[in-house]
Amino acid sequence: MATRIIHLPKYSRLSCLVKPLTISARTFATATASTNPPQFTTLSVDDRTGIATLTLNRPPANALNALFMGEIQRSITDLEKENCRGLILTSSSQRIFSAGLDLKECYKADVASLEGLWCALQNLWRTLFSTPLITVALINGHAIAGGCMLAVSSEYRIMLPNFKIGVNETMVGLAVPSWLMDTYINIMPSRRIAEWDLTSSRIYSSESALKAGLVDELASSKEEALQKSAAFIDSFSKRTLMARAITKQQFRAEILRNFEQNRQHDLDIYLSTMQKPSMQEFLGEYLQSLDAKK
Ligand SMILES: CCCCCCCCCCC/C=C/C(=O)SCCNC(=O)CCNC(=O)[C@H](O)C(C)(C)COP(=O)(O)OP(=O)(O)OC[C@H]1O[C@@H](n2cnc3c(N)ncnc32)[C@H](O)[C@@H]1OP(=O)(O)O
Repeated sequence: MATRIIHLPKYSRLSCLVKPLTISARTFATATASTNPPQFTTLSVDDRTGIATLTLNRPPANALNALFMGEIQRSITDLEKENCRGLILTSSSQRIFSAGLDLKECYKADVASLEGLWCALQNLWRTLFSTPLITVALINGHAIAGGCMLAVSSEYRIMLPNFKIGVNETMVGLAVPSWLMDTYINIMPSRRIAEWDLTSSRIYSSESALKAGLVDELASSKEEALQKSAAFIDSFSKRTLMARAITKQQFRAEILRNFEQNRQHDLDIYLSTMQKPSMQEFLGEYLQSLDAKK
């Protein structure tokens, strides 16, 4: 898929004006540092409005592997440099926004691949969560685990009806990483409900997610959701963009600092968990259960 970036001289470059957060000295490995053309995403920018739409397109489930996550991350950093104002993140599938980490790539994988996958997930989260762009997740399908992470890292969530959204990690005997926990708490109206959801692997329907405050609006079609997404981005005037971006950054700074301090520990936990024979056995059964639905 070709990437189309249109230059938008009307808007000031937020990335130049917002002071970058300190990044830890250590460079973390990523299998995503590539300059290959995008394979799993399409990016379009409306030069009239300054709004970019990044469409996830890795059938069948938009499962997140290292290459895919690297593409999403690079698109966001490119948009920051291209004088873009807002970003809508959506899926080309009519059924699945994202099923989270690519579990097929976690199964019987070597350590280097597991490390590449996890670092790509960390890097993507960090970029999306900290971007000065105005971010909207247009959730036009199921959003599970890492898929829900993409949604809650964005600033605003608009979901189509009759889908599922949530973080199901504890269901499989795994702790939710603290950065994902903090991200979830950041958007939920109540910390108590957030704790309840994440400890019980609660998966919401679109309708119950709206009631709980996990999503902000429902839309009956993708077209309506695109209009609502644009309206959210337009609700911030051009004049206030810089102040808005700095304020967003201040709100998120502590979560980002905690993440940087725990980044290696977080990776170590993931690697040791995924290499346990019991985890791999479970993963094999889980993947079979997905296949058995057919
Ligand atoms: C369970 C191990 C956890 C890993 C360790 C993580 C540690 C904590 C980390 C926190 C950060 C994030 C972690 C993650 O994201 S883990 C991923 C968890 N995701 C899931 O459990 C979702 C599983 N999928 C589903 O529930 C359903 O597929 C879904 C509701 C999304 C859609 O249902 P539907 O009926 O519409 O579609 P199918 O089930 O038939 O799926 C279509 C095809 O997609 C493949 N698929 C689905 N999910 C994944 C996946 N996560 N990775 C790879 N492939 C996936 C499925 O097998 C079908 O493929 P085929 O058509 O080829 O058979």
